[in-house]
Amino acid sequence: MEERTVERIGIIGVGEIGRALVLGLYHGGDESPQVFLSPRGARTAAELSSRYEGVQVCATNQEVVDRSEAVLIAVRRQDRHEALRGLRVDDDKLVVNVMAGVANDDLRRTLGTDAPLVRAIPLPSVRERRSVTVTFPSHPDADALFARLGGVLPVADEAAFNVFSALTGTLTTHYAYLATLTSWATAQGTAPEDADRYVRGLFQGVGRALSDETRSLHQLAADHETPNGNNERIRTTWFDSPNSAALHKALDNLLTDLQ
Ligand SMILES: NC(=O)C1=CN([C@@H]2O[C@H](COP(=O)(O)OP(=O)(O)OC[C@H]3O[C@@H](n4cnc5c(N)ncnc54)[C@H](OP(=O)(O)O)[C@@H]3O)[C@@H](O)[C@H]2O)C=CC1
Repeated sequence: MEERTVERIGIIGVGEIGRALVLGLYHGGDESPQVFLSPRGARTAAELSSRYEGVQVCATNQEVVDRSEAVLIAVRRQDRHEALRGLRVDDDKLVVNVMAGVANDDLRRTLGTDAPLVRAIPLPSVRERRSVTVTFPSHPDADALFARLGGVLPVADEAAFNVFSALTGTLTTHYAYLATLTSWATAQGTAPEDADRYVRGLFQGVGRALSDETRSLHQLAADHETPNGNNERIRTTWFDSPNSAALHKALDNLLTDLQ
């Protein structure tokens, strides 16, 4: 199948991720594509349409489908039936399903269409075109769209897709871990703003180190660790085998539910 640049994109569900997708599409002053938004999430939709000339808010979800070549479904999983049931989606449209935990079979039953359906996991950093988006199945137009938003990682089957989906479930734990570090420092008498500033700086450095892809993650850990030093001590006394096994177990359980 030949890749084409999708010029008319619809988004049903204009919340956190819907907004991030629109910002990403216009990042860097791009003037295209045209974007058609569903009416719900009215405040965000109005903000986006006043900010970008190419963004229009539609009167109904059906109008979003009718005016678009590709439709991104970004409502919460529990809202999908209310948002989508009864929509007419012609077979020449491309549907991109960004809902976590909703398989393509499930979505196809709800939409009753033979149009190509692609699952995708865009992250909020698509807004700066910095998210590598996992897709399944690979479709040239969807892959080109996400390549433009920071990168695309098409995977071979839905089982592999679910593994990546489980990984994204660890993000807020990471923030909570950083918040726990600052709470601990505050409990020791450090001013909260000093603890907050310091922890942010510490882990912004980690973020920068991660962009060096010539070093493996194990190598990065080793490079930051002095033998018998403080880092080794916390890693081996806190992130020890039982703790690591508990993380594996939590991911296993999440993966089972995603399947
Ligand atoms: N947030 C993220 O980082 C990511 C989220 N996702 C997935 O994207 C989906 C949306 O998540 P998120 O953006 O965080 O959720 P939000 O709650 O921020 O946004 C969901 C939006 O859907 C709207 N909505 C609800 N019902 C309808 C309807 N019938 N028709 C049209 N729009 C409707 C809501 O409108 P209203 O405000 O009026 O209720 C709201 O604006 C989820 O399925 C999630 O799994 C995927 C990847 C990343």
